[in-house]
Amino acid sequence: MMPFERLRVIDATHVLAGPFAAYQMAVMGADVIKIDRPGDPDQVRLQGPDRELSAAGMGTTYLAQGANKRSAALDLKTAGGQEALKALLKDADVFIENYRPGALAALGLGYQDIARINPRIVYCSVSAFGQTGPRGPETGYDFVFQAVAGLMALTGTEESGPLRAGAPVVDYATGYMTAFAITAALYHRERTGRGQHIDLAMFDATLMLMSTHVTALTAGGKPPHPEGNRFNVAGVGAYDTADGLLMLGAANMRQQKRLWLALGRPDMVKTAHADRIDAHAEEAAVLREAMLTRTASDWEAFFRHHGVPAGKVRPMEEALADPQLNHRGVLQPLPQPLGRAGEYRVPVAPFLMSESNPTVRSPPPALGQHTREVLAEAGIDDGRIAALISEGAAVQAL
Ligand SMILES: CC(C)(COP(=O)(O)OP(=O)(O)OC[C@H]1O[C@@H](n2cnc3c(N)ncnc32)[C@H](O)[C@@H]1OP(=O)(O)O)[C@@H](O)C(=O)NCCC(=O)NCCSC(=O)C(=O)O
Repeated sequence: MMPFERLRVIDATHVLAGPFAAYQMAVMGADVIKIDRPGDPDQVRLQGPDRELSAAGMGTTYLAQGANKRSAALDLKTAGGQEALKALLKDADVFIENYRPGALAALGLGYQDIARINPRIVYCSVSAFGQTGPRGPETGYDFVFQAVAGLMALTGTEESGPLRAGAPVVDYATGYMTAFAITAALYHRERTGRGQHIDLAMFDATLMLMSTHVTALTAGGKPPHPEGNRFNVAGVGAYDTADGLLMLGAANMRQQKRLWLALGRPDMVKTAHADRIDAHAEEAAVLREAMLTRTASDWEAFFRHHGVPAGKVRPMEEALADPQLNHRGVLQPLPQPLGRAGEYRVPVAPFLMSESNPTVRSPPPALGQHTREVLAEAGIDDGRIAALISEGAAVQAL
């Protein structure tokens, strides 16, 4: 049995963070129904390098987080769409939304409205800065939070100036935090019988990702600055080798001792961390010269043998070919969309579970693929479903 089996999640989220939270619940067995907006698809359905997929609403960005879900297309601006959503929420366990604070309440679909018809529901609102407060009304994306929370100011070098992380780390981390908050609320409901409202802010999520830098400032008085690939000790950092960059990770005192002994330089071993900081320039000069004498792969093998963490700086193609990924099955196959031959692979979850391993079971649905099916399951009779479709409140894909 999967952990979230028979748990019904109504996922009225769009873009990345909210849908990724619902995806994580779906790979753990939840029955997730994505509420799509007829005529104005979730922007990620249109995103990615493959134009044919994007034009069909199956863009590669959507393919990363759409598996195991069903899609019901409802126009929530209509009375019929609101009626249909309420019918779905009446018996649901979880509702997730990430629209501008107040947008759903204005349609009679806020927490108070829904708690009246289903007091056991866990209603989770993901927003930019929170539901209330001076910045509550604002909207935002990953890159905006990387900017305003100070994450960009940590990334890059003094020369490059602030840089955005190459992947939308705030979105995906927010997705995980959201799934955790929902899981905690479900556990609370198990014990009390009561649902609740979760108010999760992406600005706050970004600060969670920088916790060590926050305490470096608030407890240590050290304002962060862009660090690039350079750390405060030379045994940690990126070095050129004979054929590319190597990230060396002799972070603790035991590892720095192994590093210098392996390189035949017992004279460089330090006994106090502070001495390593003071000797940064001298140690870095020795390492720069030494690292040029072998290839990055040779160094990986060498340091593995000597118990020092190190890894070649690789492009994604090389990372995905790593046999370790196959061994663990973190990327699972799904059929190519639009009837294309073959399969693509999608990241599922970073953990294996001995009783209930996360899995993808069904491919990402087309917009409105399951509208009739899920409305019927919610107890709406065929005649009413037909009326909702004919008035445009609901759309069933062909
Ligand atoms: C993502 C957004 C910036 C998108 O902003 P906007 O395009 O301006 O949309 P808004 O949320 O402001 O408003 C959405 C409007 O759509 C309406 N709405 C929503 N769903 C429906 C359906 N199904 N039918 C009809 N209408 C609908 C809703 O009532 C609002 O109406 P009106 O009230 O009439 O306007 C924002 O939603 C936001 O800040 N969300 C919270 C933070 C977040 O999740 N950010 C994205 C993470 S992903 C990311 O960062 C990344 O990819 O990078």
